[in-house]
Amino acid sequence: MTASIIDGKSHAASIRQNIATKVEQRINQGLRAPGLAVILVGADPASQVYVGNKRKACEQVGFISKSVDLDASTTQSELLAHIDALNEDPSIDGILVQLPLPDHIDSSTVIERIRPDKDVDGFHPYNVGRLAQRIPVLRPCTPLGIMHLVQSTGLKTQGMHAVIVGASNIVGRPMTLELLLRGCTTTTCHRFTQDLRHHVEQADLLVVAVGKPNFIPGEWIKPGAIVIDVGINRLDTGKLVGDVEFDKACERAGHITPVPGGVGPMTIACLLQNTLFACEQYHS
Ligand SMILES: Nc1nc(=O)c2c([nH]1)NC[C@@H]1CN(c3ccc(C(=O)N[C@@H](CCC(=O)O)C(=O)O)cc3)C=[N+]21
Repeated sequence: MTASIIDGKSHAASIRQNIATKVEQRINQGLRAPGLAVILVGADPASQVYVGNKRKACEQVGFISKSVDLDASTTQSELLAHIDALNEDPSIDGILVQLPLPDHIDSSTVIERIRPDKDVDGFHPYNVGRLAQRIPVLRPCTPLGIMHLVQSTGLKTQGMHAVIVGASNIVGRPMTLELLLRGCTTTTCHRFTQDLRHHVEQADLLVVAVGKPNFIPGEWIKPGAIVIDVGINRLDTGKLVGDVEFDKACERAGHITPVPGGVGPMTIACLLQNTLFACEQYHS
């Protein structure tokens, strides 16, 4: 068997096209364009690339994109003051603070300062709590993008055994909640999990978000499984690879996401989707 490749890039493009159309309709009705503020503290090269992509995507769909670039030495209270100003700014529907933040800044304090109705990352405890109670509003972008990709396979998720490898606040945990919401039986693996292979071998749907190249050998994949690879690892050769041994996994999986061109572009598309949602539902 050879897996069918889930084309995240083209799914993301069609979501963005949809959003662009809706923005155009708003403008024709005399309404304002949605506004997204992206805050970057420091000059980490990977973060600069991601933030650049987010800002570009915003402009492509007709959003107003506001960039706040702060020096790595910015204090926590200075950052909080920027958030307070954006919270009050009626032209801004979404506020994203690029993570990770420098060590002298406490990210929970920062995330909790963003008004929940502008938290387009879906990281605020209010939004996490809504998702945990099955009444989601703004949902974390990467898991939301993955749910779109899973849906695109046409397979019924109800009753599937989903195994999530990684339990971070931004991917693994909210991913577990999304899959639970869709009727999967979920297993979340993390650094203390014993016999990871045993769990992975049970997965009808496998999501890996660890950040280690080739962390999951292809031979662990259950035949026919849906494999979602969230990892983005740049090798010394410059090549970008995921967390799953892709070529071998393709021989067993039913559906698999590539890296690049899989989950990454969907994360950005869902950020735009959340910003439009905040604009229409909360600020219109
Ligand atoms: N507050 C916050 N929200 C985030 O959503 C957030 C964050 N912080 N910090 C970092 C991670 C990472 N992230 C990515 C988004 C898009 C691609 C993406 O478009 N990837 C392309 C390739 C990009 C490349 O060439 O490096 C792809 O997979 O095809 C990757 C990674 C969002 N994050």
